[in-house]
Amino acid sequence: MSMFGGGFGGPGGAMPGGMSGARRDRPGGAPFAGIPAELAAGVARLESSEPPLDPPRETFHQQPDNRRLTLGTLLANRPAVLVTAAVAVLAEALLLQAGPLLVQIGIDHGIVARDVPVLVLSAVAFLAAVGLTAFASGVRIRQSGRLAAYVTRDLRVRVFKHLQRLSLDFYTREKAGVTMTRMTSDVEAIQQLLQDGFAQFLIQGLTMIVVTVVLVHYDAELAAITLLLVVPPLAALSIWFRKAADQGYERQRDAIAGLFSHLSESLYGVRVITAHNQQQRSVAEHREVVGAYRDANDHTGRISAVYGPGSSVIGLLGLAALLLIGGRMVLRGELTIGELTAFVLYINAFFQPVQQLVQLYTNYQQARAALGKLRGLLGTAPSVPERIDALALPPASGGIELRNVSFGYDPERPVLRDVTLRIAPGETIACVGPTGAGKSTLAKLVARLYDPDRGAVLIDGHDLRDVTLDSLHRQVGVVPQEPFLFAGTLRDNIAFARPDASDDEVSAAVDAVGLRDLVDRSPDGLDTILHERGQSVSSGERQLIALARVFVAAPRVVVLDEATSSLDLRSELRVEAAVQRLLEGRTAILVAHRLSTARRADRVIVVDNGGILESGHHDDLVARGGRYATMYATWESHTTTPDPGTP
Ligand SMILES: Nc1ncnc2c1ncn2[C@@H]1O[C@H](COP(=O)(O)OP(=O)(O)OP(=O)(O)O)[C@@H](O)[C@H]1O
Repeated sequence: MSMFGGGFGGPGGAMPGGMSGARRDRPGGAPFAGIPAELAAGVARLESSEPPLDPPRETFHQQPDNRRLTLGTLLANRPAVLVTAAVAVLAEALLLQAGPLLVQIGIDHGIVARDVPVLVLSAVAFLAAVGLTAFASGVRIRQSGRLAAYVTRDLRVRVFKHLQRLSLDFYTREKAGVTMTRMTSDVEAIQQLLQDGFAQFLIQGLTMIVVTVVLVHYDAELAAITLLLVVPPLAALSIWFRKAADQGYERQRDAIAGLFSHLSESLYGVRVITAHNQQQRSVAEHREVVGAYRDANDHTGRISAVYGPGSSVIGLLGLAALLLIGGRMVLRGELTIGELTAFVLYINAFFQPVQQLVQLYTNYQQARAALGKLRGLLGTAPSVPERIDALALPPASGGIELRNVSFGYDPERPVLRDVTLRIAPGETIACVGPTGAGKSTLAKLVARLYDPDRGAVLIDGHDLRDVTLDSLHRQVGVVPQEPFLFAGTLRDNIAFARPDASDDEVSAAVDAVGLRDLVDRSPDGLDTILHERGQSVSSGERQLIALARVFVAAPRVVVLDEATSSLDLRSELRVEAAVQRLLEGRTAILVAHRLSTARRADRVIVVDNGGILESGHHDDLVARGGRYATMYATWESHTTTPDPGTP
C-alpha cells in the first residue's frame, strides 16, 4: 500500500526493506542509486574498507505495538548503556563535590595551621579529582550520546512501522508535512534531551542533594536559614514556569508541524504554483505559518527570559544572606574561615545547577510535548486492521463476491449502497459510469484498501477481513491510476513487489508489457536510474512500468484503475496491449475511463447512484439500449468526430 495520494502503490504494498533488497549485488540499494559514476569507485573502496554490516533484522507485522510510549519505556529498552551512563553520572556528580571540601582542608589545616605537606596534599588531591571528573564526564557524554542514538533509532523505526500499518484514510486526513514533523523535529527534541539533557539533569539534581547533605553536616542552622530563604521562592517560580512553558511548547510543536506541511505541499506543487503564477500567494502563506512558529518561539522565549534571571537573582540573594550570616558566625568563632569558604562554594554549586536546569527544563518540556504528539500518532489505529487470528489466504482461484456492500468515506454520505456483485475466476469486469460515481471506490474495496461499512467482500468465499493482509496483497495486485515510481533503477521499480525476482523474470515482464524499447534506449539498460517519482520517464512509460510490476508479482486478481491522462495513439495501443497480456488468465476489475477498454471486457457494469445500474457484455448492453448504450453512443460520436483543427 503506498503512502500518499490514492494509496495504489502496487501489489504487495510496501515491502519490508523496501527497495534495498532489490539489488542483491548492491547492498545499499536505492540510497546509493544516485551516486555519479565518477564517485562510484571511491564509494566501493570505502565500503570494502568498512567492517561488514549485518543486514537490518527488523521484522514487520500488521498488529500494532501497544506498548505505552514513555521516556521510561524507551530507556528501559537499552539497559546496558543506561546503567553505564548512570554510573558515570553518579561518579561525576560525587567527584564534583570534592573540590570545596579539599579547599576547606587546604585553608583550615594547611594555610591557617601553617602545615605545608597538608596544603600540597590538598592541591594534589584537587588535581586528581579534576582529572577523574574529566574522565567520568567523558564516559558520561559518550554513553549518553550512544543512549540517545539507540533510543531514537528504536523510536524512529517503531513510528515508521506504525506508519506502514496505517490505512489510506489516515493519509487522506493527515498532512504529509505533519507526519514528517513527527519523524524529524519531534524525534530530535527527544534525542536532544537524552543526549545531554538527561545526564545533566541527573548531575544537577544529584549535586543539589549532595550539597544539601554536606551543608547540613557543616552547620545545620546556617544551611536551614540559607535554603529556607531561597527554596520556596524558587519553587513558586518553577511551578509558574512549568505551567506557562507546557502551553508554549505544545504551541511550538503545532506551529512547526504547520510549517513543514506548507513547505512540503509547496515543494510538491511547485510546478502548479509556477504555472498559475501564484508565487506571491505562496510566499504570503508561508510567511503566515513561519510567523505562527516565530510567535510560538517568542512566547517560550519570553517565559524563559523571566525564569532565567528570576532564578539567578534568588540564588544571588541567598549568597548575600549567607555572607552576612556566615560572616557573623566566623567573627563569633562559631565557624572557621575555611568552612565559610567551603559553604560559599557549595552554595554556589547548589545554585549553579538552577541556571542549567532552566535550559534542561526547556529541553524536557519540548521532548515531553513531542512525546505526546508521537504517542497520539502511535495511538492511531489502522482502520483496515488485521485480525489477530487472521489466516493466510490459500492460493486463490480468483472468484470475487461483493455481498450487500455499503460504504462511504464519510459514513453519513454513502458512496456505494447495498451493492452485490459476483465475479467468476478469470473474468474481466469493466466498471464504467460518470465521474465520482464510485468506480474506484469499488475497486479499492476489492483490494481491501478500505473495509465496507456494511456487507462483505469475499475472495474464493473468504471474507477479506479474515485473511492476513500480506497473503491478500500477494494475490490481489493493484495498478493505480497514477503509478508511483521510486528513485532507483528501472529494475528496482519493476521488481518492487518481489525484490527477489530473477533477471529472467524481470526481463520477461519487460517484454510482456512492451518496455524493451525503453530498456534498450536507456544508457544502463535495467540499471538506469529513474528520478524521484519517475519524472525522467514519460507518462505512458510510467504506466507500462506499473504494469510490469504487477507482471512480476503475478497476482491472481488484478485491480486496474485506468489512467485518465491521454496518451498518443501509439502509446495508448502499447498500454492496451500490455493490459491485455497482463489480464490473461487472471480475474480483473478495470475502472474503465475509456469505453474501448470496456468493449474488450467479459462483462461491463455501470456504476451510478451508489449501485450497479446495468451489467452484461458490451454487445448486449448496447443492444439493450439503456444507460450504457447512451454512454457508448456519445463516446463513439466523440472519438469518431474529426478534430476541429483537421482540414
Ligand atoms: N479519500 C476520499 N475521501 C473522501 N471522499 C472521497 C475519497 N475518495 C473519493 N471520494 C468521493 O467518493 C466519491 C466516489 O469517488 P470515486 O473515486 O470512487 O469515483 P470514480 O467513479 O472512480 O470517479 P472517476 O471516474 O473520476 O475516477 C466521489 O464523490 C469522491 O469525491
